[in-house]
Amino acid sequence: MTAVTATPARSENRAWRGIGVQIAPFLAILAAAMILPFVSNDYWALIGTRAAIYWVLVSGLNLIVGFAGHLAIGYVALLTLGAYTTSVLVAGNVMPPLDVFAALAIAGVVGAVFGVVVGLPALRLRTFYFAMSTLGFATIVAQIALAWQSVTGGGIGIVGPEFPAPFNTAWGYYYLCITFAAVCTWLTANVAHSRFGRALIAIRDAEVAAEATGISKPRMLIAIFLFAGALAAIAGGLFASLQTYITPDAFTFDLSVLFFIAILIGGRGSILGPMLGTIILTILPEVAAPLAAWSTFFYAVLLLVIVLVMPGGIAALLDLRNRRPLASNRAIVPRPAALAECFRKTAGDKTLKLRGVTLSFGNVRAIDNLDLDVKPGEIHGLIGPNGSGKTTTLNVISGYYVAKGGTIGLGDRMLQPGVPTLRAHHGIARTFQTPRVIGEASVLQNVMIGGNIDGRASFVEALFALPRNRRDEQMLTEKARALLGVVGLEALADVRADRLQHSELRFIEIARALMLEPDFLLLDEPAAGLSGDEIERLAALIRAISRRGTGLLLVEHHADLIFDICDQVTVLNLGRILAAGTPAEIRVHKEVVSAYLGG
Ligand SMILES: Nc1ncnc2c1ncn2[C@@H]1O[C@H](COP(=O)(O)OP(=O)(O)OP(=O)(O)O)[C@@H](O)[C@H]1O
Repeated sequence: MTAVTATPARSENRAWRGIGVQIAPFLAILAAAMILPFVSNDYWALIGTRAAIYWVLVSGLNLIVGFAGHLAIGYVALLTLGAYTTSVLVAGNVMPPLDVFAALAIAGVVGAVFGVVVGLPALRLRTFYFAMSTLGFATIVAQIALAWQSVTGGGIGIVGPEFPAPFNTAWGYYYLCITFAAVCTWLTANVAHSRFGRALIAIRDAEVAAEATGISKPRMLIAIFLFAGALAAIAGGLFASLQTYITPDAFTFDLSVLFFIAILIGGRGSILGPMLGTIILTILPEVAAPLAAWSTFFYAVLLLVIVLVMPGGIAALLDLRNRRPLASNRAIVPRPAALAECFRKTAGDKTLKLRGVTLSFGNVRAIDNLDLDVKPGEIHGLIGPNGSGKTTTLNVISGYYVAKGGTIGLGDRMLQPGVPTLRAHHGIARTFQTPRVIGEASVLQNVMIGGNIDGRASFVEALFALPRNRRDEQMLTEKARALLGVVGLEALADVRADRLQHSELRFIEIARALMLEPDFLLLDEPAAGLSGDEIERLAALIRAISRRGTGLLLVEHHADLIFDICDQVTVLNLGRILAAGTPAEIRVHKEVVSAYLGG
């Protein structure tokens, strides 16, 4: 790598420093938890145990709510399910009594299955309706626990499972639950810092861009529903033991709200924040006794305060790094020469072919019988007046819209219409007319998302931070940093993307698309909002990308840029081709001049 890329030793040092800063608060909380027994009484063992158990559930739920952005509000259902499954199996109400740890493991499996059942509606339902469906499930579980008397004891309840020595004392059990909580923290942090965690926040904040990079929402969500369901049910088993006796009344709606609000006050996309949120919400009603009776009111007020005063939650308060002011006179200075060193794959030799592509929206013919070829290494300009069908053409190529007629192919191979997540696998990347970046993620993370499909580790390997996952992370980090150097943004790598200027977001999108080492790159008005100097630098960058063999389809209103760098230009008007040819031909084309370029 050239100067734009950090040397391996430097980037390793930086990585270790970053890990140290991230781990320190968790170690401090763990140390405080370990010494609690030496400085307090059994009453605090109970509160500490409860906080640890709640966190076991919230840590998994956090991936659904805080990372993927799905409002799973009725998660008390899975706590109930886990509590009853463990208690019933240990009591031997349906089969010979089981060892409590075996029962807990079975509860985890049952929770994982039902986690997916509860979560499946999220694949189709929008946020509000999904929240309602999880609440519905909570009601169903509570009703079954009440009605199935022979197994659950109905309204009378059932004895919670008892753990063997040394976990049968208040502090023994406390340490057991702290261990569960610590392991859950480690597992969820591993997911959060892997390509899976980044994919989740990409789905949450920039779903269309996530699909364009090949991220499959159903697969991601099913993985976290399984995981979060298992953790919630295990938390249920631990909770039942802490309660010593459970009835359906023990699983109130307030508990669901507590879990949910702990994540909201903690902050989206954070682990430390929701953990502190869980601890605060567990402890506060205990230390301020009157609050216990007012818990619903208290939660509602807290929710209002968060929404109005600190929408980023505790995590945003603790994010000191992003409080530092950024230099206001920043210049984007790409280094296209370094591009060749970032690319490992050789460019494909197939032509992207559109034949007779037609698409209407109601009575509007957005594109009409469009033929277009983009050859490898070619810069193909697509221009035309507003509403002439340029963006629609990009959307059809990238699979967001299904053409009513015609075909799109790579060489002789037809591309399946309407499946945007497959385009990245075919080597087609894109940027958007309005940049689609994840504001709450760092610039580096935004770029890394572009290489998601190159990761080799499975979800389980990411969960346990196994070597293949570590290799993925190293590869993606190094490549993203190198590409940030290419587009001239390496100094902003660790800054939150929502702090950047519009022009910088355009270059982030290009770096993200380049992570794929695409055969074809679709650029939707990349020069919009850029200064004259920036447009010149963009032109040099686009030329460098094409020299590597990537074919570019460039939608742009800056005629000078188009005529300066394109090999071929197609002009659309009302969805039809008005003219096609070299820039020199198009510049003097009479109809183009009168319909678009003007006198
Ligand atoms: N999702 C949609 N639903 C309904 N109509 C649409 C949709 N997308 C595009 N259109 C219509 O299709 C036509 C082509 O739109 P398109 O966005 O492709 O134009 P464009 O050439 O990219 O314009 P601009 O230069 O303003 O971005 C317009 O009449 C537009 O209103």
